[in-house]
Amino acid sequence: MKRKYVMALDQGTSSARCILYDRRGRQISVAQKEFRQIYPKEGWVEHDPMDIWSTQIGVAQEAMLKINATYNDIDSIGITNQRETTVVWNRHTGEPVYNAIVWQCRRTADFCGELKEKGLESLFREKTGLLIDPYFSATKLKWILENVEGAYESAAAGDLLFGTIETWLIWKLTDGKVHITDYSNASRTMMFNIRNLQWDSEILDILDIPKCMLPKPCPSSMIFGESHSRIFGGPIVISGAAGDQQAALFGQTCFSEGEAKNTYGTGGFMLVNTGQKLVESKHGLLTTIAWGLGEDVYYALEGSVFVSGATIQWLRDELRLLDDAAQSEKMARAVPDTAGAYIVPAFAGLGAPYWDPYARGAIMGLTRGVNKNHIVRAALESMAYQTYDLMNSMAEDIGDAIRTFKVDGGACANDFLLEFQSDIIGMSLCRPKCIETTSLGAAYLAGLATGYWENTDDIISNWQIDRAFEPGMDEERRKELIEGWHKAVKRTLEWAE
Ligand SMILES: Nc1ncnc2c1ncn2[C@@H]1O[C@H](COP(=O)(O)OP(=O)(O)O)[C@@H](O)[C@H]1O
Ligand SMILES: O=P(O)(O)OC[C@H](O)CO
Repeated sequence: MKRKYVMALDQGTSSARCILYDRRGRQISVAQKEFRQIYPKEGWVEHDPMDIWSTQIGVAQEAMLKINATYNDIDSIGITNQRETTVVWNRHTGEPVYNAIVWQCRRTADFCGELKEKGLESLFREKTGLLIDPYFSATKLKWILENVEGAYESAAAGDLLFGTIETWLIWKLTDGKVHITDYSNASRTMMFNIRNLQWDSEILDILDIPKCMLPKPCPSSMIFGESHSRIFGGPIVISGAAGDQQAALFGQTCFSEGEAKNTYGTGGFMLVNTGQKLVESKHGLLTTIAWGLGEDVYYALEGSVFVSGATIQWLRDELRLLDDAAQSEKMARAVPDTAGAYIVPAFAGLGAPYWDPYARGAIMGLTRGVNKNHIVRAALESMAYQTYDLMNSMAEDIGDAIRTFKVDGGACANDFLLEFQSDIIGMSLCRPKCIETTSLGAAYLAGLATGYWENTDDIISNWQIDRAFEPGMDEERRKELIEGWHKAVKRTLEWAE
């Protein structure tokens, strides 16, 4: 008889979540806890890897306790995680040698500039599918090796291990027995060759990174090992892992070529499935691995926007224009437009398609009539304009229309945002009933490896639409608004250089 639930561990940038799913993809128990963000200097972002571990395991135990589930009720564990974030720890003691350097951290911008000046961009692009940017793990890892006393020597002697967050969690869950990464996470490190699915020796040489510290790359859905009995009272199989954006694509059941999703969370991430073919972008998008399933590897094109819903958080916490994020919808609807104001939320530079680590945020087009409702509306609209830029680049790169466009993430609860989004891209989009697609994707990957779900067809029927949004804006207005956005973006580029 099948066990009752699959456990998804969703280790996000600001919180750890655990959700227990049943076979129909329903959430049976949920627990969540935020953890500390560390900002040691301007533009630097860190997490304590022990906080990551303890909050993650805490919410897993809590989710089980809430429904009195035991390890015997859980079929398997799937892990999904904030990607690129880099942890280095001692393989003997399990102690991290430094805080996790978070994907948002810009500390290696100058070093990335040097790599670009050496003309290495096309080599990295060809092998890893990525651009050279501080966003990815490789230069973060190099920074740790160079700046933590004795780290390079210990790593070269085989005493230190590197991992992105799923690697760290699997290593901790298995009590140090399993050191692996899944292809989707590996493809975000800027060290992984997405063509031959190996760590790339030439890149490791360029960066002087000892190969012995890297985890073994594996498909995203397979039995990796089992959790130590001490943690849940008995062992549970760990059989799924994927970066959170790829997991969301999977959870949205975008299994076929041309199917796309956009996630409106802290950041914004649009991915389109390109099937088993690797598509190179001419517009600043990333070629990335969507997942490895059985013998097959699926690829995606991705547009990553560093700040999306976080703009609303900023208006709430720093400018105090609103008390909670949901209020933004009412405020935006209280005015007919932004009165010409634009917000470009380049707080952490700009990601795709601009890739400028030195861009900085701005509010532009202000006149005396602009009030807080206009500013809040401009913030929501900026989330849609950024997605428009990604969608546009994507359509040109794949030389074809995007067939379906599904949305998810915390901010997609905002109907105003999705109405405006549909107007600006001039196409319809769908919001599913379950917008927790990230954790659902991780659960699916785990349950497919154990036979909890037979195959992807078994899963597709779980996806249910909540609402479709249709475009209604006239073409002239659309063009005018988009032109204004691009004019505003231009003014923010290379600001901090
Ligand atoms: N109704 C809403 N309207 C606009 N933004 C929202 C709304 N609800 C949440 N957000 C924003 O979405 C983000 C949270 O989304 P979530 O998917 O939980 O984030 P993450 O997984 O990246 O931590 C926050 O930045 C918040 O400001
Ligand atoms: O934790 P999230 O949802 O903000 O996602 C972070 C991304 O994986 C970074 O690439």
